[in-house]
Amino acid sequence: MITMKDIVREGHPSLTEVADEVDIPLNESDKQLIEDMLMFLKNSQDEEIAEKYQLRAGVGLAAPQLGLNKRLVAVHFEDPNGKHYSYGLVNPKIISHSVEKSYLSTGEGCLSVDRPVEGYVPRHARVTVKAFDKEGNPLKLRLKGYAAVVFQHEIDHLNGIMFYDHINQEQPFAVPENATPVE
Ligand SMILES: OCN(O)CCCc1ccccc1
Ligand code: NI
Repeated sequence: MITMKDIVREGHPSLTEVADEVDIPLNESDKQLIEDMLMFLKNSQDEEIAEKYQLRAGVGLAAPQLGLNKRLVAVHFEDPNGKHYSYGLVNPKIISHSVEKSYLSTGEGCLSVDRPVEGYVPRHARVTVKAFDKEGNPLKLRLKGYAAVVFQHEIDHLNGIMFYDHINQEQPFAVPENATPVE
């Protein structure tokens, strides 16, 4: 099972590199990897298992966070409106996005960052994501609100971008232009 020791931290090259697309259909090991990533997220959100294995709760995980430069992402969370998202995404791509921006009012964090980094992270308010699932079936997801934030955070990891790269260094809490807060 994946635990915190498998998650690389700031300074590891895979967090600032562009990851490679994976071949579809997935080979058995990439299929197992995406299943293990999803299981990590579920475990990290289970009070007993997280306590037992000292897991930090995560709503998403990207393969580069395991030191693997593959375009694989897992997300597992319920948004504030109670909508459930649980996906293993292969080669996810943002194919369109709103002009309008948004930002998580609490700021963001990252399992690969062992320190709080304050400030608003400007994101596209709405994104359309195309990807494949682990069986090679095409997916097209239209996302807004919290889900849009999470998916952008994860896809950024595939492009070597960390959430704090988006924060306004001069004024971290300056409200981004034309942006609405996501609670
Ligand atoms: O890359 C996953 N990650 O480091 C876990 C935290 C994910 C996350 C946290 C806040 C807002 C969006 C996404
Ligand atoms: Ni992250």
